Amino acid sequence: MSANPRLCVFGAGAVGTLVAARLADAGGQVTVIARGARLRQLGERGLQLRSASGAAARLPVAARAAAEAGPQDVVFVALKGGDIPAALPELLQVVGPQTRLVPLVNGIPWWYRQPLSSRPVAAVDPQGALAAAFDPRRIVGAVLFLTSAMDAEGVATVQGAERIVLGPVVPGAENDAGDDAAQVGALFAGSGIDAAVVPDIRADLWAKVALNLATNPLSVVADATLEQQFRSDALLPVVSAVLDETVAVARAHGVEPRLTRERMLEIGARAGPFYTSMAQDHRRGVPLELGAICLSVFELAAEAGVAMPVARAVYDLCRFRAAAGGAAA
Ligand SMILES: NC(=O)C1=CN([C@@H]2O[C@H](COP(=O)(O)OP(=O)(O)OC[C@H]3O[C@@H](n4cnc5c(N)ncnc54)[C@H](OP(=O)(O)O)[C@@H]3O)[C@@H](O)[C@H]2O)C=CC1
Ligand SMILES: CC(C)(CO)C(=O)C(=O)O
Repeated sequence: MSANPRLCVFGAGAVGTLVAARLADAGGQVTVIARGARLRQLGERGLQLRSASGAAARLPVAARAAAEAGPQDVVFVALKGGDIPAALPELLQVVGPQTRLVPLVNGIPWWYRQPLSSRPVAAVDPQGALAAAFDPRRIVGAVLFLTSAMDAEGVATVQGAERIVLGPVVPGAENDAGDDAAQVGALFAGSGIDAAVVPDIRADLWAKVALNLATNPLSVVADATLEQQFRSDALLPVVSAVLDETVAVARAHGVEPRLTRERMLEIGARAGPFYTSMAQDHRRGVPLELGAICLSVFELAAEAGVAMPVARAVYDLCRFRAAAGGAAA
């Protein structure tokens, strides 16, 4: 990677705004890809990021449509999982043969089975187009441990610790330029986001998948914050059961999640009065990320013959709530 790589954050919602602002603040040359009203808003107001403790910082940013940006050195994909297949033609405008691709997406990612199997994860890549489009050796897997919310004015508010775990999708796939995951991790030095690089990203991934499956749909059903979910004696047994079911799926696929169940419960209890991204979407009345967060795990569970009765019941209640319509924020 060059000394001043072209960094691109594709998607300027809660996560994209946070990551782009942190990278730009640390001196990175960042282009943000947005569309429609959000693109206009970024042109007028720049990136606006507020930490729970402080005032909103405003950073000017190069905001473009994908067609205008051209191939980049690193592309961080900060879209909802369900929006990625439709965005593929635009993504291909910014991803060249040398681009490192870093999907910042919850749930089981499209690359999960690669390179051992070319079978796509149907819940997130129904036609297999994403698996076919991107060389897994150029993908840096990422797991996000942070909470961010965006308001209608385009201000993202981040709460608590900001941590990203990075690792190669194809372990040992180093190239001439060295280790992609380590190079991407180094971009975050001094940014305020703590980036860790691990050899086995799937272990971290399953820990986060379990946390999301246990809390995102339930946050919609119960209209509960993270701390309420982990502290309420009515909700905690549901959260714990879904964590256990997900850990069983991970183990059936040969992965021990990096966090123990106790640690996940500890992290959740400290999470504060934050509504999950799915609860935020429900309030905004926009589609929920059920494919990436729920259906992808059910797909892997069915394949391994693991039952997930509690997770499925919460998912059914959640889609009922979603069909009934979200409350206005
Ligand atoms: N928010 C959080 O705290 C956390 C979120 N995550 C995960 O991070 C991922 C991103 O979530 P989040 O940032 O919250 O989601 P948001 O909905 O806030 O942002 C997604 C953004 O993608 C944009 N977008 C969608 N399609 C395109 C396209 N084709 N071209 C340009 N922009 C596009 C949307 O713009 P438009 O309005 O135009 O549709 C929107 O601004 C998800 O997988 C989420 O689960 C992970 C950890 C924490
Ligand atoms: C639940 C949470 C905050 C976990 O970090 C998350 O990933 C989300 O809101 O989607």
